[in-house]
Amino acid sequence: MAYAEEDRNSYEVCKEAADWLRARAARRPRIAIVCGSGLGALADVLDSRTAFLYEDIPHFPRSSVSGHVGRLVFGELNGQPCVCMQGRFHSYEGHSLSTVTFPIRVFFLLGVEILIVTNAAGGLNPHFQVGDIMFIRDHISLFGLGGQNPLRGPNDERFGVRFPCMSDAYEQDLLSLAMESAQELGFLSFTREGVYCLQAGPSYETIAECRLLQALGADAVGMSSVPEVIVARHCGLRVLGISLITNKAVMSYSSQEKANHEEVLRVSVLRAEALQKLISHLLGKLGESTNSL
Ligand SMILES: O=P(O)(O)O[C@H]1O[C@H](CO)[C@@H](O)[C@H]1O
Ligand code: HPA
Repeated sequence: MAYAEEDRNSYEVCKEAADWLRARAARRPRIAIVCGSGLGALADVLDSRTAFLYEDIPHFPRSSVSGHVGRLVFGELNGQPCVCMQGRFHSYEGHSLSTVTFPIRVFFLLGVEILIVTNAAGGLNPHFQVGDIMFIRDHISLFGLGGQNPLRGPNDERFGVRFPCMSDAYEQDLLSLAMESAQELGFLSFTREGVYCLQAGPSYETIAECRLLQALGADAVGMSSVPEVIVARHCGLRVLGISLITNKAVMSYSSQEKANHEEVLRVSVLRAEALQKLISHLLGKLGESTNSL
């Protein structure tokens, strides 16, 4: 099927990809997990795995960033049927926002109910440490405020309404369950909650920009996740967002610190196991609470 790039996430194109996957995946996933930079190993611990390279799935984009493998992995985590994106798409790679968010609509058409987005992010909150896990309470989209929203263009009611609400983007019940999981695992000393700010990248922030974002109320900054969350909420998915603080944003001209992707990947990999345990524990809880949530 030929289509203009901005039409990649049309209902028909998404359905072709979803139908292709449904014909090949053993079970319908209830939960989709987007693995952030360096966090893709989560997909390798799923039970009863079936993996598909993005390049083999109809209409799927390719990922080009180091730390993002480029596979969709179906399987079970703690008894819950899941699908993991081992590698996400970013607008700085040159993708349109409809391409960046295409997999989310495919997940919706596959019957996914819950989206867990993970990412690596720079810490703006002075109380945050490298290695902290931050549950996303809310976001600031510098894209959205500047006129770039993944829902821009004609609205297809089969996905959702023209003007979706975002004040409840990150579900309180999921956040509470995630916090409970962190407590039960003894992770509270490095678990936080906060506001994630999206900037376009690929350059990291200047010192003045970090100061500005902090003054705006952001606790962490990154280059992803928000478009995925907006599209997920548009089609009614419940969302949990998790940032791993891989570096502290540089706030002072006397600092010798320099943000770099190697450091981001190094810290992600160090915390990947804790994050896997946390998500697995949470999924167990979601299984127990299927009827109440
Ligand atoms: O958000 P994820 O994909 O985890 O990756 C983060 O890490 C990369 C920069 O080091 C950027 O892509 C930023 O968004
Ligand atoms: N800024 C933006 N994106 C990031 C950072 C950062 O400091 N760290 C990881 N992803």
